[in-house]
Amino acid sequence: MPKVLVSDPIDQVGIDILSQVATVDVKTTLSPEELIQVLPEYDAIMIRSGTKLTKDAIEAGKNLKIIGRAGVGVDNVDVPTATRMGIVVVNSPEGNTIAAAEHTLAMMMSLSRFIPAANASLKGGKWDRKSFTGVEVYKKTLGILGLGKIGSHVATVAKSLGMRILAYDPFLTTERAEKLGVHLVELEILLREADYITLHLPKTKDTAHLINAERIGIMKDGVRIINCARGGIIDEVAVAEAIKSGKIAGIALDVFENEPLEADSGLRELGANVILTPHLGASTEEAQTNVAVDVAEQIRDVLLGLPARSAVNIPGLRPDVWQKLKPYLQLAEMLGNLVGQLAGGRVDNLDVKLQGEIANSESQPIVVAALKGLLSPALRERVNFVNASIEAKERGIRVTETRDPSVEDYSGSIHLTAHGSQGQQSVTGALLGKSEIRITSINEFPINVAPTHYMLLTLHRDMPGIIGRIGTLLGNFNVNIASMQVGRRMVRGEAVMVLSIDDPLPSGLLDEIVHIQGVTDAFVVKL
Ligand SMILES: NC(=O)c1ccc[n+]([C@@H]2O[C@H](COP(=O)([O-])OP(=O)(O)OC[C@H]3O[C@@H](n4cnc5c(N)ncnc54)[C@H](O)[C@@H]3O)[C@@H](O)[C@H]2O)c1
Ligand SMILES: O=C(O)[C@H](O)COP(=O)(O)O
Repeated sequence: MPKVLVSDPIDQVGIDILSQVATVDVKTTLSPEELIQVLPEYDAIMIRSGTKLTKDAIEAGKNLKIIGRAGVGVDNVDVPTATRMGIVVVNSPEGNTIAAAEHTLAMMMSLSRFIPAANASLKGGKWDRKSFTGVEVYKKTLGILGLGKIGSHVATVAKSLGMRILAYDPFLTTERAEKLGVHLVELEILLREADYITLHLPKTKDTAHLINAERIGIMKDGVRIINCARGGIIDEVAVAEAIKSGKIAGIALDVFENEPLEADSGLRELGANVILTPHLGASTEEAQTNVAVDVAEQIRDVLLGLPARSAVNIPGLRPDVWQKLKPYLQLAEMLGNLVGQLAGGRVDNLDVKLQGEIANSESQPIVVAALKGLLSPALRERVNFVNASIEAKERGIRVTETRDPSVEDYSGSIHLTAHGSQGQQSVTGALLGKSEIRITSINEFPINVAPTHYMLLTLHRDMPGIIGRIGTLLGNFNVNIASMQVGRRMVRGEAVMVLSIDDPLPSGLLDEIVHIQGVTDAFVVKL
């Protein structure tokens, strides 16, 4: 049974799903050093935001096949390292959207009416009504930075509270914003006009300290800010200063630059207009069930050899695409493997041509499959759908893609040409029926061969006796021929012969075949 480590608190329903296919260890108090120590034992790890999967940790996880993030943000995972190592990273893009949006709205209301401070005051024995006069959100302007899933839900609810909504999101179309009844504006306009500003974007190098002293300077006096997205998008020192000066009337933070927030953080000292929650945005029963099921199912599927539905590092390989393209992916992988073995040495360029019905399909997964096949003789099981493109790029292999829907020999076919240190080789393959794979040309010589484990290919002169001599030689070495096909463009011209053989070729025999008169080249291929 594979082994899965669950290193953050995850809903039991997720553990139950994982237990269907794996031995599950729940260890939620591991130090970073302990994590590195135990990771080599595991095939998968399931985390929330508490576990930091650094480069060192992921590199220690030599057997990891999948990292499951039961939530949205994968900024606690070194995704490039996982990708390089061929580890799938999955998340739950929508499981906690509503929870995070509702926490944001609760923060906005709490900021407006001082609910946490009023509650603490009352429980502390006082009856103080004077200190907690709030403001209304009705008819105020809410500025949303990042109008994605959470930002959009916040916008919808805030509109029903009678708020005017501005949004800044450079990756969003005006049509989408209009549909939500939101004005899409430039950042500066939003900062200038908003009474409330809420953040719903990922933390990237472009968004780090997006809210800094300079931008706070542009904001309205008395602005209120909410961050339920990621720590570090706000410069905590700058906002603390602005709270003290009265420029900002209130701030509500669920996420922090360093988590857990340091015990001596200056933020903890600030007054009633500063609300802090310990990264609770996704902490609802519903959201935790959603993300646990979503991610545990994906871990289970990947451990069973099936695709993940929301992998963040396998673009284009959604399950629906995978199902549709599966036979073509197998074909592309086999052809990549074949052309790589024929090319022999280094490959600099791989031309991928999609023909017939496949010409109108999503090409990226097919290219990735071809690269996986091309690299598999060298990298074996180290190369997979996750890292094939990166491995190819690192080796300087350039890919060119072309499409030709007019080729109709078969319903759909894939033509690969490898250009490399030892010249150029090309192969074509197609599907017979819905899923039977055929090699339909080698170096433009037409054939129709079902690929087998061991194959011997010769390029030779089409002349009497040559096939017999090769057959006799194989017989002398006790190599059994399962099938044989010759492809030629003209009688007695150049030809290709493909022999499926039951046994590996004994060493030295290939040399003897190449020396048969009329044979120009010969290759042994293992698929
Ligand atoms: N506090 C929590 O517990 C909690 C829970 C869930 C999600 N989150 C965080 O909330 C954030 C939003 O999540 P989501 O599910 O809505 O993501 P999403 O991908 O649906 O939306 C993010 C939006 O940000 C926009 N964006 C990206 N870069 C931007 C930039 N430089 N300027 C402006 N907009 C930019 C994108 O175009 C996108 O529309 C993420 O950081 C996520 O990790 C936090
Ligand atoms: O990105 C997310 O999904 C949230 O930050 C939730 O984090 P959590 O799973 O640690 O609650």
